[in-house]
Amino acid sequence: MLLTVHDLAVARGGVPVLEGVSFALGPGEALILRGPNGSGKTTLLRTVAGLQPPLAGRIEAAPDAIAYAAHADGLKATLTVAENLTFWARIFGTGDIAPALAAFDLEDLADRPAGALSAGQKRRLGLARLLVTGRPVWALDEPTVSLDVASVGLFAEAVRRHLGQGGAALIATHIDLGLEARVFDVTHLKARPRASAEDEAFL
Ligand SMILES: Nc1ncnc2c1ncn2[C@@H]1O[C@H](COP(=O)(O)OP(=O)(O)OP(=O)(O)O)[C@@H](O)[C@H]1O
Repeated sequence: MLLTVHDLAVARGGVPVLEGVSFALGPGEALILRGPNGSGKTTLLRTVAGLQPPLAGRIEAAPDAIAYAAHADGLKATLTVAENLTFWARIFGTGDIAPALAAFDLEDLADRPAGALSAGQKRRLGLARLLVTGRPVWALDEPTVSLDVASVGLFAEAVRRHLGQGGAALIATHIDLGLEARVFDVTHLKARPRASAEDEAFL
């Protein structure tokens, strides 16, 4: 398995959001996270990506296995598209940025500063970054926001190729990406309100 999550409980702002979350992702597998707004998908992804500690449970993955792409694109506005990708390729110790430019149709924009891209173009660059991480598990939060239909197609194709190369993907999305993927609905895993220490004193 590339990623195994055992009986995870996660919180946001100190408030428990989800509990009893368990799933496993092997090479070539994708899992689509579903649930209404505020149900905890972002919180779960952030926890799995190691950006915040779990309240309980275990996350098993090889060190540096997970590449996380969040709502914020996290691009360097003054660097060009190519320079942004080169920067990240160096950070992650990978080489060629050409496949990432091609996968997201960014070749014609390679010399444009990231700050001068449209929202959808920025998002394409943010997603292209995944390809230069060289990491096997992609954890993606609403990756298709701002993308037009053609770009959603490019993204789905990039995920398919990643899975075909033995990678895995955990994707929170409200749209159908046309991927062969299992769906994991977090709705029924909503954390029960906890008794506070004060309440417990009366129990
Ligand atoms: N920075 C924050 N501080 C405190 N609580 C937060 C914060 N961000 C989100 N929350 C709360 O945490 C809960 C889970 O939010 P989360 O963003 O994980 O949901 P989501 O399923 O990703 O929602 P969406 O589909 O709208 O993106 C919600 O009740 C939300 O209001």
